[in-house]
Amino acid sequence: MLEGRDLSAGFGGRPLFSHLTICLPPGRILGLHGPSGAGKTTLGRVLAGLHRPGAGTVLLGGSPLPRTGPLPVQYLHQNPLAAMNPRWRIGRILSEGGHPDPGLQTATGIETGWLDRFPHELSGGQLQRVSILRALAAGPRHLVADEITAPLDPVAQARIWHLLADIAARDGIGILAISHDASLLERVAHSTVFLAPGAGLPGRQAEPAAAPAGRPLPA
Ligand SMILES: Nc1ncnc2c1ncn2[C@@H]1O[C@H](COP(=O)(O)OP(=O)(O)OP(=O)(O)O)[C@@H](O)[C@H]1O
Repeated sequence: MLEGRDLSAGFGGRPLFSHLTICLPPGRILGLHGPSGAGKTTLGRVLAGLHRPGAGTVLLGGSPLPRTGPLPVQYLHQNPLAAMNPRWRIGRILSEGGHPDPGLQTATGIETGWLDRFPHELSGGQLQRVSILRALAAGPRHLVADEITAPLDPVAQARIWHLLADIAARDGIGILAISHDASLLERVAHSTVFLAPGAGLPGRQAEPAAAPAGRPLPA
């Protein structure tokens, strides 16, 4: 279980949210929804250990996130190109955080022919698969998927979310799916929380409210 307890975070001494508690169970997809600027990305980065909260703690299995070694909570960027060295071929990018299991490479649909290409020579959906496999090679317990299918067409979107649903169910990896698209989260997430602007700040909503459980992915 990944838990953010009593979290406050923001920039330049100005919190975006405060006193926020969120739990991400293993093997489940939790949606995080909210308007632009509410702090969804910031919360996702806090949970991944990439942004230090102003207050509160992030616990994985009851212990603080490790300060060294591969990150057990891997953050997937909306734009995978921004998180890849453009001068490296895909094969080198994939082995950055560990050596991907060949079974996982098959499961993520990554073709051997892609390994010699540079990032700009793959489509957005293909790049996102590479990004997912690279994250899985680090052996994470959780993934934070931040708007990862926003730029993709519906078919590519569905493929990625079927893949992530399989990974969650098979490997027990808990996934935080961040999206401004409530209908997408209804389809892909087991449940969704809403992050209101200024959540927990004086005079604002105390913490995100749980929304009804999401519907299953279409076959
Ligand atoms: N490094 C930074 N320095 C200063 N302000 C920042 C920084 N990163 C984000 N912000 C600001 O924090 C606020 C919340 O940003 P964040 O990306 O977390 O929101 P979001 O809910 O994910 O928004 P969106 O849905 O548009 O991606 C925004 O006003 C943004 O400009």
